[in-house]
Amino acid sequence: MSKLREIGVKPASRHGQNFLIDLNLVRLIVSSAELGPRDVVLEVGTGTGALTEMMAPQVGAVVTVEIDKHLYELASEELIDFDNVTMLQCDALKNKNRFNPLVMDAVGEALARVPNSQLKLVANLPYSVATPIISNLLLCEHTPHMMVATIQKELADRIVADPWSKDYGALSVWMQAQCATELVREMSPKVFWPQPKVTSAIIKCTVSPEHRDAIPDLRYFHQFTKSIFLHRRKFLRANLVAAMKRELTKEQVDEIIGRMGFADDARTEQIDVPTLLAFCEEVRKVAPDWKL
Ligand SMILES: C[S@@+](CC[C@H](N)C(=O)[O-])C[C@H]1O[C@@H](n2cnc3c(N)ncnc32)[C@H](O)[C@@H]1O
Repeated sequence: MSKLREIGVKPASRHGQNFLIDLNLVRLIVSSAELGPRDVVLEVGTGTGALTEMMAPQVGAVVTVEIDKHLYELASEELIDFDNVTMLQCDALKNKNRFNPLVMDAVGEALARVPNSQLKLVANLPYSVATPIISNLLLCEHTPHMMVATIQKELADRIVADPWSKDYGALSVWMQAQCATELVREMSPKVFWPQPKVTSAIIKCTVSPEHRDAIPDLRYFHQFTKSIFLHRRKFLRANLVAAMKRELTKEQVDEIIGRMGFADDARTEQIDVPTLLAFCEEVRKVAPDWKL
């Protein structure tokens, strides 16, 4: 980080520029990702290239994206000797629901180049975009095999949360329906420069192709989870009525709730992931064309 100070780069908090300065934790991110020559790594937030530099010798290819022009230029010098690293200077997201197509194109090219390739997201993510990066990657044309990322602890808690807990919600269900989720390590603000205001964590999500294949319509399930958890304090029935107000009559909602065997006072936060998947399918059978 002394190099940053030397050249007068002042970390921009709007871009979540909190650099991981504890090398043991950078190593822990890398070892948790179980990297090998088949891997194509997508890194969002190159920063100074410290994590990129550690990963590049172990993998088939790295696609690393940095929004900040100065950091991109600095990292370009650091990474010049790695011919398997593709650097992009752009916003990784087109909007909060979509990756930047330039990023997906570069990932597609890298996947095509590396024999028997598989995609992994490995990153110290900018916190303002951590949720859309992690959740949207599961909707992209290139499905990740694994995601290992540093994110805010509060978000990690939501990803691994169990039913009945205060953190259980749409994100928990969306992630756990497709991945084995694990909170690898909690991280104090002290391991970053400059220190963020919140505690962080390394999260590891290993995608299960069997679980994904068991979800017939991923986009439908994604919007279903978001709408059904919109009002946490409301009963499940009221949430479904509100989400489907243009699609289902109250009688149809009651029929589905009855078929699922839910009690009248059931709340969404009590329902486990397999039951929510089955519930979504019951709804989809009756309202296959529902769009938010
Ligand atoms: C938490 S820092 C991580 C930097 C480095 N990988 C490390 O471990 O020290 C996040 C980086 O993401 C960059 N960034 C922020 N928003 C971005 C976006 N939407 N797309 C691409 N990069 C972004 C920031 O400029 C910053 O360099």
